[in-house]
Amino acid sequence: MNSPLNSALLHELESTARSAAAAAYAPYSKFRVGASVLMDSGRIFHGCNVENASYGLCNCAERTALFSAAAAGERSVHAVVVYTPTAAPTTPCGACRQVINEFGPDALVISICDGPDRIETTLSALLPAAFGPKNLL
Ligand SMILES: O=c1ccn([C@H]2C[C@H](O)[C@@H](CO)O2)c(=O)[nH]1
Ligand SMILES: [Zn+2]
Repeated sequence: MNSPLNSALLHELESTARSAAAAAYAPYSKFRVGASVLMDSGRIFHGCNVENASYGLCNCAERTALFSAAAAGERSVHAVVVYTPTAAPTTPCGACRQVINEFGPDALVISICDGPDRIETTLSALLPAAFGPKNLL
């Protein structure tokens, strides 16, 4: 399930990811990230990074968005968009890749930033030979 997105949907996902960064709780890194996820149901959820004084507990925007979707009962993600406040796009960290794999091993992953460049890839390209639910069955 990773057919391309139509451009209206892509724009909505991108603007949702950008605006989600406004709510970032990032007093330590000052790095305000936003994400959006399109579920197979068609619903869109958003998230921001949420940091903690115990630095290792910082939660990325991508995971916040996916956990929000999961908490609404959603279980299958079609696309993840992440916005970082950088000149060049960046891809999700290893922890987020593993969490995306749980709900969308075939998900599209799109990275946008403050510059003109973008990355459009797939979770399977970012996390080849992933360990996931299928390995436990
Ligand atoms: O893709 C990324 C990369 C980083 N962060 C967050 C984690 C931490 O709060 C801050 C600096 O790494 O940015 C995200 O939310 N998503
Ligand atoms: Zn992450």
